[in-house]
Amino acid sequence: MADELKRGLEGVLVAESDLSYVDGEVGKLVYRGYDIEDLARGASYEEVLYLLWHGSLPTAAELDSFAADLAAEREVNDDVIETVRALADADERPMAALRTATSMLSAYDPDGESDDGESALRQGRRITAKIPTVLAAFERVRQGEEPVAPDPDLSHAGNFLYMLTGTEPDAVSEETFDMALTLHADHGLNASTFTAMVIGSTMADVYSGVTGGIGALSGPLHGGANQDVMEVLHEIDASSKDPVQWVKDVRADGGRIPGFGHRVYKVKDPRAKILEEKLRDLSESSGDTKWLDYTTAIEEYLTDQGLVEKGIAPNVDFYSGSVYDSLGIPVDMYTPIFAMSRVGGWIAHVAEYQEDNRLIRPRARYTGPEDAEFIPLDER
Ligand SMILES: CC(=O)SCCNC(=O)CCNC(=O)[C@H](O)C(C)(C)COP(=O)(O)OP(=O)(O)OC[C@H]1O[C@@H](n2cnc3c(N)ncnc32)[C@H](O)[C@@H]1OP(=O)(O)O
Ligand SMILES: O=C([O-])CC(=O)C(=O)O
Repeated sequence: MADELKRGLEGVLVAESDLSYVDGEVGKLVYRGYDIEDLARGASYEEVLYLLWHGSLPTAAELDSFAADLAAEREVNDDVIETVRALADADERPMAALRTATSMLSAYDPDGESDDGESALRQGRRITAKIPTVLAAFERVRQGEEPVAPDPDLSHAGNFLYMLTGTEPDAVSEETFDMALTLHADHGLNASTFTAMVIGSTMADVYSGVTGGIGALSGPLHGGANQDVMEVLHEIDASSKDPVQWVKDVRADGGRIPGFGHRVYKVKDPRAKILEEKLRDLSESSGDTKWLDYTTAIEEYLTDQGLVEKGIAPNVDFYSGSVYDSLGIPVDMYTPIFAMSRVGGWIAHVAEYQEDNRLIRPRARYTGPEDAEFIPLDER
């Protein structure tokens, strides 16, 4: 057995997958062969889900039927809404509330404990449809408002914004949000997808895998960074500090810049490029360029300092928050929105892996003591 230690499993191949490919050297991302830029600009999130779950882009008729089936699953049981209310009253963090509510959803799934591939995909579809309802209800209750029932006639993106605000979104907001969902849907074996796969490899149910994925995504080294970036931008704004000075201070303290660096990308993340462009359009049309100015200043400074050349470049989380801010979404909902999209990738990867399942079980090099003499409790 090879004894080479790969900390963080960096670069270790553990599976074959047709789902997505990340070329970290040139900054390229594809879902099933399609470039992320083409999908972000030309496909809806529902089309991307179909692509990931069924292997090809849908025809118009296939998409209509798929989107209608997904929309028909948006309602959640009243007991889950009551739990969401209790979590909001307890001031729970949104990602933790989502983790709890997602786990609870399984109690009301008509597929129960059946574990064949078809039922797993039906369960996955239900989870994907219901997560936006849970999140919007949580946010509304926190704001002292009643949850808004889903509208099956709206798109996945449009319906979420509608449930969040109680008003149908305009076309630009819906398109922008839909694009963000597409950009976040899948990304190889990132930490949350791998977590879901490890759980799936034990043949545990889809709810367990997705709940685990949410937990992994919440961390600041992964999806949680989008919230951190926005909090930094607000902090800079509130202190009237020059953004470059803020970066200098963090670096002087040996800290990390949220939204920079990536395990795979050694150049700017292609998703960050698309989101930056979107932010530029939105800022120019609203006339408010503050977040764009701050983020651009930080990126330019770190580029001048040679950090970007060293491979610590902007990742997807660097620009997404500013885009969500322009849609009026609260900062601590950014990572839950990431989960609302990435659930599509988690489900696809677990289903793909389980087709030729092998329990995932690496090992650690033991560095503890050997031959320790056991002393009974009453003699210690
Ligand atoms: C959707 C996503 O998950 S994208 C990632 C979101 N996370 C973030 O934005 C958090 C900030 N970034 C990071 O912490 C890291 O870049 C990670 C966790 C994403 C990837 O890290 P790893 O591949 O494990 O790289 P590692 O932590 O070994 O860092 C390598 C070097 O780059 C430096 N570095 C990495 N990221 C940053 C950063 N954001 N700011 C400053 N320095 C950084 C490290 O300090 C380290 O330097 P050293 O070799 O001198 O000690
Ligand atoms: O791939 C990764 O390690 C993190 C990431 O960008 C993602 O999950 O989208």
